[in-house]
Amino acid sequence: MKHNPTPHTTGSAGRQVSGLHFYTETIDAGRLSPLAFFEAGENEFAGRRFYWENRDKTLKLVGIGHAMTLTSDAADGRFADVRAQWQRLCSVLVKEEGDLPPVLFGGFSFDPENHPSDEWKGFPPAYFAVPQFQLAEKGGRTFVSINLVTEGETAAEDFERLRLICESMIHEAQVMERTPAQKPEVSALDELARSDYLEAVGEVTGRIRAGEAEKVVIARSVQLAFDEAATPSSILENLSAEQQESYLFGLESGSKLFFGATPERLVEIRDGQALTACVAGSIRRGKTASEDRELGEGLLHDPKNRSEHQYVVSMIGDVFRSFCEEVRIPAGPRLLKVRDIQHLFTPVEGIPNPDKDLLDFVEALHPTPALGGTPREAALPIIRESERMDRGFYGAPVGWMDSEGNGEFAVAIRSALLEGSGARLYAGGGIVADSVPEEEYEETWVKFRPVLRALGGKLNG
Ligand SMILES: C=C(O[C@H]1C=CC=C(C(=O)O)[C@@H]1O)C(=O)O
Ligand SMILES: [Mg+2]
Repeated sequence: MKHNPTPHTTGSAGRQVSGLHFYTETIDAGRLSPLAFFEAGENEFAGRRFYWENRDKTLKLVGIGHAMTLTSDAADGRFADVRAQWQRLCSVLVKEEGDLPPVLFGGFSFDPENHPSDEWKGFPPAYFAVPQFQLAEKGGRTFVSINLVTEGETAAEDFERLRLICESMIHEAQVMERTPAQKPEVSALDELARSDYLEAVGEVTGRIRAGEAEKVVIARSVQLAFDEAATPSSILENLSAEQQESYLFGLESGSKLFFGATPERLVEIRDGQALTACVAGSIRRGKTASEDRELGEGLLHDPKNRSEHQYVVSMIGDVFRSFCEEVRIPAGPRLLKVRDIQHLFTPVEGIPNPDKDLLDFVEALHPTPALGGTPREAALPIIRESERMDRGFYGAPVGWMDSEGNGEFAVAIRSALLEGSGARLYAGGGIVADSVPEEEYEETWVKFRPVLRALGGKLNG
């Protein structure tokens, strides 16, 4: 709905209300490729873009530019910080009939107390933004909104300027000749601290057998070098084509793109429903349909993987039983098969208590035992001592929420941090008493596959 916002100079009581204003305006952009729109933002807005596909591909979101950036460096209060900043913005939102609710997109780091490197510079403990231009593709239709946050009194002129930029990006997205997404030429793959990882898994298994914890997720990273710089829109295009059953996310900051294809929902709040998923316990896909079926059946009946999975169901079930009414949890897991891997999977649903919002669920759930361990307070220190890497945003919540309380966060696994002509890939696995280091190592290779393939890497087997 096109409107010429005139800044509110008098509040309902007729008193002067100056300060922060938040306007949104939705344009019907007809049919538009979200990835083409993302690419159209390359020149002006590289480093300030976001890309999202939900798991069943009923929603794609693109954020171009930052109307406002919301960050927090607080180790403990980061979730409350983001909520307070977002609520303050939404309290001054001007949205008219026909305008879509503006979104806030971004993510959290896995562990603000474990930041041993500057690998993740530009990704603070909480990193969110209101997109200046927001594309949403849902129900087969594409909408583009312009969001404007301003303290000034020039909203009308600002909007005029933004409309022209938006119009040219829509035009470019519709008419540009898009070359088929090229994959980078990989010149090297470096397994960082491979022996340290194997040693750590052995050590942690011993500490679990000694009763220090019941489960601890240990991860590792590998570094890819390319002949030349890779372009974010091409990588996301590859991933979108190759990973049809996973969430897709891409979050830029400065010269970095954090991206991935994850099967793991953390939590969605949609029309008064809270939905999450327990995803833990893994095995590779078979080379034939019958081998695939055998491997899946074996996973469903494997004691080690079932125990790995049950820790996640217990914890998430506890959170949902205390945050929701009418909690629904199936009696046992089923298989979740995505392109490169199959998991034990238990969906959990409930009706949120009125005093619980999306960030309450994110804060309570993160990290689930699928990425941290059980008990959490024992597992996190063991991860800090044992992992030779900086998880940054790997394994943490990434997603979006809108001004009406709806939104969705996924767990940022099957992911990588791309910068120029290099990328760092992250993968881990749940370690329990009867874990075997070599088997966990092989499992991480299966988990590297989605991003390794999208980055042009060689896949073993
Ligand atoms: C820690 C990862 O996967 C988690 C999610 C699904 C299955 C898992 C597993 O079987 O170990 C992990 O808990 C990762 O992909 O890096
Ligand atoms: Mg596992």
